[in-house]
Amino acid sequence: MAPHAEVDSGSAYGDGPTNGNNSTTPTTNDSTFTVNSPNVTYTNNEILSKYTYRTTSVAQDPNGKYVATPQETLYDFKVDRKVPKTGMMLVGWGGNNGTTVTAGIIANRRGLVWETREGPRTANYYGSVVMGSTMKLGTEPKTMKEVNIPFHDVLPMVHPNDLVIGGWDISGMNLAEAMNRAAVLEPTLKEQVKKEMTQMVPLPSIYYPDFIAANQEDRADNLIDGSKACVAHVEKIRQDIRDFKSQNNVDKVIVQWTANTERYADLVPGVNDTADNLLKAIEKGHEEVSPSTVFAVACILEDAPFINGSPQNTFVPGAIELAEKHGAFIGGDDFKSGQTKMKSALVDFLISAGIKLTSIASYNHLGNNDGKNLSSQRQFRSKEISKSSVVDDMVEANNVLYKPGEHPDHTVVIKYMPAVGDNKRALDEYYAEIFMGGHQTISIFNVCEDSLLASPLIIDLVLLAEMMTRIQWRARANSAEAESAEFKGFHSVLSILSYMLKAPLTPPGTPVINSLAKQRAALTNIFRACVGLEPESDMTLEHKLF
Ligand SMILES: NC(=O)c1ccc[n+]([C@@H]2O[C@H](COP(=O)([O-])OP(=O)(O)OC[C@H]3O[C@@H](n4cnc5c(N)ncnc54)[C@H](O)[C@@H]3O)[C@@H](O)[C@H]2O)c1
Ligand SMILES: O=P([O-])([O-])O[C@@H]1[C@@H](O)[C@H](O)[C@@H](O)[C@H](O)[C@@H]1O
Repeated sequence: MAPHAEVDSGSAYGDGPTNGNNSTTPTTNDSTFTVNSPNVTYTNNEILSKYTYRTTSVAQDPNGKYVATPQETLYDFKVDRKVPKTGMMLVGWGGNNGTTVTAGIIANRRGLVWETREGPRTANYYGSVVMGSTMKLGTEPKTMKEVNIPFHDVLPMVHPNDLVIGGWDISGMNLAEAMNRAAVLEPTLKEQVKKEMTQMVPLPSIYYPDFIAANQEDRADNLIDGSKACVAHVEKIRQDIRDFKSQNNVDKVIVQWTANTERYADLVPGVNDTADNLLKAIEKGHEEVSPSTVFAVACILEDAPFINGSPQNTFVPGAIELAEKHGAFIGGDDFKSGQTKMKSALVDFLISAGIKLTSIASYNHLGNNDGKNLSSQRQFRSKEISKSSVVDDMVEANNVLYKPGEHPDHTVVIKYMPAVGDNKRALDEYYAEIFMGGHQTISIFNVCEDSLLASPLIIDLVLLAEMMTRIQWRARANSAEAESAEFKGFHSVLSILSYMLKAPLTPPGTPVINSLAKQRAALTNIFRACVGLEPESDMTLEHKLF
């Protein structure tokens, strides 16, 4: 079994490098706040919250006029306070993202400082919502001062310093050499983590050449036998996960796909349309079952949450149905790291300001191996889809600016430019109609250091997916029998992860929200509800009504 980057399991709830207390039993939530409410109960093991969820139901009267009726739904939430020792297994561990996130966690755990041209730099988790952002807890009544807390503090979450890291790659290069190949991090930092990362070698993986660009073949020297889906591949990956758990004494493993972008799999009735057909198709070695779907099936059967950081349609209908059947968690698709993240904020601003966006042109000049893989048309097509769908909900929500079916022109171009390496250039032009025939043109030149932007998202996705495995809910009426109703987990498709993803996967039949602000609000307010706090409101009536 390949060694991994075991981090000292210190306090799973630290604010920085763990104190290396080598505790094997994870700590419970020693958060900096408690909620003082009759609706919130803290026990040694759980936080129990009685929550009233307030929405508005809208219907149309016979004259076509909307009738809005406020609704209240009562929920009980239960949070397991025990922070487990958690493993993060990456598919594509030897890639730019995989090596960068591994080095970053090691550097944070050890509190490393390294020299750069601009002077010394200290390890940090900038770009992680969980580790680098805050949320409003409330207001001090006397001073009316807003009190904000670290996002990581709102619920008892795993600390990234305590993650045990492993994974698979079709390239057998050890993580130190792969980190050099990636050419992302400063030599002075690489030097300090080289020894540990030399010991880390990705597990062999499955490789079905038709799904990624032919130009990736020269890396494929660390393979499991077989070039198409089969039960043996599913069972080998499941065994790898079990071995990783037992050999590292971790309670839970979260798996993420940060391997190459695959071409879309054809959706074939009788092959990948249902859970049973997908399992049969794997048994028969059907060539439309991709490596990422095989990993998804293995993780679902192994009850390891699986997140797809790439744009391909890993979660064919049969995979979603399988996850639902097993109550396993899945999430995706495609990390939202730079150009699209900016787009999902800027488009939200323009349209909600009543400015009629009429065209978006997005160019990418990308020089890393991801760019090399994306230089192949079928792999680019997967990315073009995920990068183009990000404005749909915001446009459709504004029927004042846009007629039904009307939307801005939107083009996405990605050019492989080896010279720029991982420092992708995103060139965007936003063109809009403004008051009385005027126009606004916004031109952006955005150097996205791709892996340094994606790595914190990988960390957030692991921490949040793991946290979701420890949150349960039940609907509550005022009747006594409701108190004995069974608690259950959230739906298998973790749409709560959408803030980190370009093309959010949602439970079948539910809407896709791409607005960055709405995505963050959903994440924040669901976690607040779990400790009995109302949704973040910026009404600040206390500052207006006196
Ligand atoms: N900002 C970002 O970096 C960003 C943003 C969004 C999405 N993504 C996606 O994340 C993925 C990784 O990006 P990257 O820059 O690290 O790419 P990369 O090419 O450096 O790394 C991908 C790794 O996957 C490995 N691989 C390919 N097929 C595999 C398989 N079947 N099993 C195991 N390993 C396999 C490759 O050998 C390589 O080491 C890409 O799909 C990319 O589109 C990246
Ligand atoms: O997240 P984002 O910056 O919009 O999108 C990025 C693309 O612009 C880029 O071509 C590719 O490097 C990354 O995989 C990522 O998908």
